[in-house]
Amino acid sequence: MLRIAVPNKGTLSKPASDMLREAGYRQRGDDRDLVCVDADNGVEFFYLRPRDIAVYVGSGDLDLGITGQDLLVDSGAPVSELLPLGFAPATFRFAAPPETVRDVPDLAGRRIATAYPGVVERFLADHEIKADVVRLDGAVENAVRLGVADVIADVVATGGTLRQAGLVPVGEPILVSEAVLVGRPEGERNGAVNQLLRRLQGVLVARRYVMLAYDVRADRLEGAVALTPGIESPTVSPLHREGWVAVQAMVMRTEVHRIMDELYDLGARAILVTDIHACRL
Ligand SMILES: Nc1ncnc2c1ncn2[C@@H]1O[C@H](COP(=O)(O)OP(=O)(O)OP(=O)(O)O)[C@@H](O)[C@H]1O
Ligand SMILES: O=P(O)(O)OC[C@H]1O[C@H](OP(=O)(O)OP(=O)(O)O)[C@H](O)[C@@H]1O
Ligand SMILES: [Mg+2]
Repeated sequence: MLRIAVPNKGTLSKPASDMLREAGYRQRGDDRDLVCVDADNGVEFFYLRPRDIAVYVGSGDLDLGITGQDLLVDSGAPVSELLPLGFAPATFRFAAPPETVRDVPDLAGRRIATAYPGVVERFLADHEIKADVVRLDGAVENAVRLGVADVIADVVATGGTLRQAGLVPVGEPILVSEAVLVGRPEGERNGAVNQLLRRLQGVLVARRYVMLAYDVRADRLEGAVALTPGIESPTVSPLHREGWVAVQAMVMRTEVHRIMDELYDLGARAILVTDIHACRL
């Protein structure tokens, strides 16, 4: 059986389980369950702290896992990213009170509070900066106010927590992160692993694309197809009405309204959009 680690709590937990459910896997019914067996698909899910997931996968005790790229870097575990999953986007950055630490070289000699010492120490080593890393568990934005540190390094999503703590970012983001599927670098890509990858890729495509259908005069077809080239090629079928065709193509969800307006201007009619629930490309 394939053994997969899924975040048990926190930001990654619900979107990870939702995505697996959308991909057709059974997920736990109770937030306190720590294991869920999906016998039909030959998969066993283990619910673990996202921070620990790369460690279990790196040691070979579990085959695959879902975690954050920043947590992965922090762990230093020997695992590979197999697929970015498109949720839990965040940056990881330094922040300090305004006008105190202006840029990265100013970090030298400072006390930096963080729950991600691995990420911070690697950054400091790469930039040949000597500073003291103060390892905290969370709520690190408070560390400056309380006098424990001069600077923090933490996850920034909306930036709301930084603003409320009266801190401003220092320098560019240290890294950009999202949820990822991880596995061992030398891990076997057997049937079950490839099936999971195809299913998750199917969910990503189903979320990013919609199906667009419309009717257009045959003499306008080339212009319409240029707007909706699809992924492979659009489907074109004859209509009963002489001189008209029906077209079907996948388009990016974020582009669909612009494309519909342009198709309408081109003379297309009966332009319909439908969601894709699942797919294998
Ligand atoms: N607003 C956010 N807050 C925290 N983590 C976030 C946020 N947005 C995305 N993430 C990502 O989620 C992962 C952190 O998840 P984790 O469960 O460890 O922390 P958490 O959601 O803050 O939970 P906890 O309550 O344990 O602090 C990281 O990969 C991080 O980049
Ligand atoms: O940019 P924002 O949208 O404000 O989100 C980022 C904040 O959210 C997380 O904190 P969390 O609520 O998980 O508390 P914690 O520090 O105790 O982990 C993270 O550690 C930041 O503090
Ligand atoms: Mg947190």
